[in-house]
Amino acid sequence: MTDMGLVIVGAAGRMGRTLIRMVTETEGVTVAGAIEREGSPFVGQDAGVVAGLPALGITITDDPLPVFAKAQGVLDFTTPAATLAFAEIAAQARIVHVIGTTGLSVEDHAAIDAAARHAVIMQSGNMSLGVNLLAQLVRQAARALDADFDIEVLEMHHRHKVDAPSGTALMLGQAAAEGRDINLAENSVRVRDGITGPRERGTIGFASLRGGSVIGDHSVMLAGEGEMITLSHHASDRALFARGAIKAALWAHGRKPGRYSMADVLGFTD
Ligand SMILES: NC(=O)C1=CN([C@@H]2O[C@H](COP(=O)(O)OP(=O)(O)OC[C@H]3O[C@@H](n4cnc5c(N)ncnc54)[C@H](OP(=O)(O)O)[C@@H]3O)[C@@H](O)[C@H]2O)C=CC1
Ligand SMILES: O=C(O)C1=N[C@H](C(=O)O)C[C@H](O)C1
Repeated sequence: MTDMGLVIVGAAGRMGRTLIRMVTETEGVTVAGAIEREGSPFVGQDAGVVAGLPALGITITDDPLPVFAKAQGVLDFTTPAATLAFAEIAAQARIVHVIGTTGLSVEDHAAIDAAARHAVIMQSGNMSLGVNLLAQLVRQAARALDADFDIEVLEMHHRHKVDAPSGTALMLGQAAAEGRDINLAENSVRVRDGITGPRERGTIGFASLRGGSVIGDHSVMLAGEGEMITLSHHASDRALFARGAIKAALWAHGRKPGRYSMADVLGFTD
């Protein structure tokens, strides 16, 4: 069987470079193209060299159309605006779109839902097996414990991260809200500052730390009277996100149009 050709968009970014390295190491997939934004100094450079590998013979370009037309999938860890543009082009080309970009607004999610009527889209705020398992555990714990247990989600990331709370933190908050059978948007406290008053019962709180080179640490605390349960995940290598994205692309190849999650890819049903 021929390899699935994958285009890496945001090829010179932290995740883009990791994806190029991981795709070249993985059986069944090949780098079919590499895209950067118009005006990027990396346009015209070899994707392998930018990723710290020997030359791959794939030149980074800023024109996705002809590259998508010859590929079977796109791995996208860029920005919300870029992801929405790529969703349209991937749908036109009828190729799988794996979206790892975070910081997506409610409107961005609606646009992705619309694209998924015609395209196969896999979107997740975190592609790692560990975090997706953690989300299952958080859902179960939140279901088992009533609102006497306060739920707080804490995340820490490197100093370059531009969105908060992280996509993973929101995913874990969503899992907790589902366990509690409440609407996350109506019950979350995303920022605390000044005289905030006592904690409102039943809410889900978020706290974001930024610093250094931390790849991604997440904890969900369920704090009751005199006891606390903490469920945590620590990422020590971006390759785990890349492995998840490649697995998702292979899983999605040939499926009917729709929006899928990493839980679908991993076979987690609850
Ligand atoms: N779901 C998951 O498992 C994970 C998600 N992420 C998310 O992935 C995203 C990227 O993270 P990271 O790699 O650290 O960020 P980087 O800033 O290192 O990489 C993003 C890359 O995308 C490029 N880019 C921006 N706009 C365009 C465009 N229109 N066309 C092509 N390329 C473009 C940027 O170029 P330039 O710098 O020149 O603007 C940059 O090279 C973030 O949203 C992050 O939260 C990260 C890790 C795991
Ligand atoms: O920006 C990052 O680096 C990461 N972003 C994702 C998020 O927002 O949760 C996933 C991972 O934690 C790394």
